[in-house]
Amino acid sequence: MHTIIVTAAIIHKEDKILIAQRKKNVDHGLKWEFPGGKLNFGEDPRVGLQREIKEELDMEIEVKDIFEVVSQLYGERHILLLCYTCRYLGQKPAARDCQDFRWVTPAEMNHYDFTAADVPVVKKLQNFLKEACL
Ligand SMILES: Nc1nc2c([nH]c(=O)n2[C@H]2C[C@H](O)[C@@H](COP(=O)(O)OP(=O)(O)OP(=O)(O)O)O2)c(=O)[nH]1
Repeated sequence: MHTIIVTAAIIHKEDKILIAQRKKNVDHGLKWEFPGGKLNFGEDPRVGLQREIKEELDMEIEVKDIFEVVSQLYGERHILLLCYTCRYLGQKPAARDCQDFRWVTPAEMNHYDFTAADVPVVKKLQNFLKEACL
């Protein structure tokens, strides 16, 4: 048993964030998530995240700061999810290795069925927005 390190991108365009739906026949099939994927052995997390976004959405991004780290047990699997804020560079995403994608506000995320690991990330994004509006 070992820990799988996964990177995920919080890519924002104005007040919206890009979320992706997992393909049907993979683990957590059809759940929504922040796009990204598993880190290769020895890979720098920011470089790995750029690689995953290119593979999944055919898009370039600039990876900025760590936003949240989530430790999640899925049965026998332990995932350490590194979520980074990312700068959108203007390219249109394409659903290369995902079922679908959407640009949504943090409030709209309540209407999507996210993976368990993403629930605290969604909450943190929503709280950020609330504080910014005060
Ligand atoms: N990318 C991503 N994965 C997440 C999130 N939340 C979450 O629980 N996961 C889990 C789902 C998977 O078990 C794992 C990521 O694996 P993956 O299958 O998407 O990674 P990958 O694209 O590198 O896959 P592959 O090369 O093995 O096909 O992390 C999230 O927000 N983004």
